[in-house]
Amino acid sequence: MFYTLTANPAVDMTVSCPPLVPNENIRSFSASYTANGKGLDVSFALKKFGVDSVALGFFAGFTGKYVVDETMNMGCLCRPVWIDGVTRINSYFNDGQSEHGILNPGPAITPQNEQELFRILDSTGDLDCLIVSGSLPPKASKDFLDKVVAHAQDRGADVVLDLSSDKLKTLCSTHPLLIKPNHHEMREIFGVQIDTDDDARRALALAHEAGVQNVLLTMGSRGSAYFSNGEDIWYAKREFNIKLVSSVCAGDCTLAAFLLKWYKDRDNVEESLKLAMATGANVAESVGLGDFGHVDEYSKRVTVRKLPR
Ligand SMILES: O=P(O)(O)OC[C@@]1(O)O[C@H](CO)[C@@H](O)[C@@H]1O
Repeated sequence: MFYTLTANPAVDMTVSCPPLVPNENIRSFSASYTANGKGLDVSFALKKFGVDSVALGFFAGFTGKYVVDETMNMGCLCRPVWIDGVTRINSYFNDGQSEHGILNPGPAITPQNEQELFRILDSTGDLDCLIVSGSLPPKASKDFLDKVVAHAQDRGADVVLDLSSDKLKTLCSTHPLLIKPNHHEMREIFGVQIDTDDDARRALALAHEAGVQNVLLTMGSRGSAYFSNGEDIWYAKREFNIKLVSSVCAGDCTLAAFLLKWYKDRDNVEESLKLAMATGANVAESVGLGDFGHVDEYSKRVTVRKLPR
């Protein structure tokens, strides 16, 4: 069973509006409020593909209750740790030209909250793979993520990391099964600006040297991605344009779709990348996750090539 951990979930408020004007109020065209957070998005996307997972995380207040209720309404399993405060609301604005995001810090966690999460991890009987995604809440212990990884690995589980923090670099030495940085994160962590295949080769090699088994490197709005298993590197590109509505959950759903195929069949990189790119593209065409209605069609319009060794 896949488990996802979202230490800092959110209600996403996605607003479509005219251009922002300094010192003036503007009226938006529409706003929607969705239960989100990076690991939760992975659970939701897996569910849309018919695969169950268990969503773990820290939740608080009326927004936390909303996120947990929505998670269960979607048919996802959820084992929340309830904490004090209010789960954050993140705001995303699309003014027709640009996307703007304001991400809040979220409610603080305590050492007791962390212990409760570790107890949940230790009591899982069916944990095959833990996907740890997103930022950490305020006051998280410095070694919180090290401990999360250790608890999962003690149970014999694989660990997948999609972390925005620089902690990713130190966690590479725990030999995670897969990491999913985007090109900005890769530059921040390994110091390589990725514009060419050779840049990607250098960055991916550094990740493997640091201890990572596999890397899915997404290139954001360029509509491409690299995957490396330490021996070979594949490059995937979507050969179609999309009408961007909100790119916010696209990366999480790209990861979910990739794992869905690749986790059980590690030789099937090409098809896994096609499904991943198609899913990410389709998600960016709607608010939240959308209905995945074009995923099959888009999969046929993604090209994948293996880079020469
Ligand atoms: O602050 P984090 O945890 O890095 O990111 C949070 C977040 O931006 O990630 C999701 C999209 O990936 C959104 O649903 C959510 O608001």
